[in-house]
Amino acid sequence: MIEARGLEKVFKIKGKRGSKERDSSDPRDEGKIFRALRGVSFRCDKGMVLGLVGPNGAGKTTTLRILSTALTPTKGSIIIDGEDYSLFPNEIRRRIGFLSGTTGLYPRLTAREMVQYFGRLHGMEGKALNHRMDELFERFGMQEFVNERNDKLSTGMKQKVNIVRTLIHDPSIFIFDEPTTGLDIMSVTVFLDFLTESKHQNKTIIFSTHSLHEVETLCDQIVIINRGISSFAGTSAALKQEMGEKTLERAFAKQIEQRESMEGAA
Ligand SMILES: Nc1ncnc2c1ncn2[C@@H]1O[C@H](COP(=O)(O)OP(=O)(O)OP(=O)(O)O)[C@@H](O)[C@H]1O
Repeated sequence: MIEARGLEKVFKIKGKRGSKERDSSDPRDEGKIFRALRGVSFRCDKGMVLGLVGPNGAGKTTTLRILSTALTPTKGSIIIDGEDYSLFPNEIRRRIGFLSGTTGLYPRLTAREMVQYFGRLHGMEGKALNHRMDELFERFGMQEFVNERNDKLSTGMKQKVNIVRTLIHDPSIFIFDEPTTGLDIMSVTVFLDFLTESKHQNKTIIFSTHSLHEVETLCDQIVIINRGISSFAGTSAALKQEMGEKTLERAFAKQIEQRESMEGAA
């Protein structure tokens, strides 16, 4: 079980030389800080798939980076299996598989060497590591290119290497930032089937996506993040019912609009 309680994240805005300089007309900018998260709470139990959805820049990646321990929240906490994860971060890192949208692959390593490297970082060796790699390479249809250098791979191939790198140590908690980006239709199906199977193996799965199809077919829970706030947590059926809409697309759009007009009025 993983629970986010009242997460807030404030970024310091860098000056001209920084890459993240912002437009000062942005209503969320407060002087030299930017409040990327202003209250994000949700809970994902074992054997559950939770989908994080929301507009661009809403705070999904920031939330996932906090869950994965890559970022420290300014306020709030993460509870894993009843304990605050800041008390045992190394143990938590072993339990988590984090797929970041920005992780690069070492260009001169082959896909196989790259995955092997991460397996070793997790203390895996010899036959057990080779067996696990071969199992995952076969599962994701990667045999034809595992001995190619990473800089020769297509976007989708690189994404598969990243996915496998994340899963090599058989984590119990999956935290995936837009995992299907760049994957072809067949590979998306393979990946979603893999997540369904993992869910039945009692894994805890949280992923961000812009695909409401993925949400509807796979997720037990949706969390909508908008302007740094979790504005809905529940099933897709509950969201449709609450919004009085038949399709998830319309229910999602209506929820976002309603929240934005409430914020505008406040
Ligand atoms: N290191 C940082 N410094 C300053 N601002 C940041 C930093 N990282 C993220 N932000 C800002 O925080 C906000 C939330 O970003 P985040 O990447 O979490 O959004 P997102 O919901 O994942 O968006 P998308 O769907 O486009 O990937 C954005 O306005 C972004 O510019």
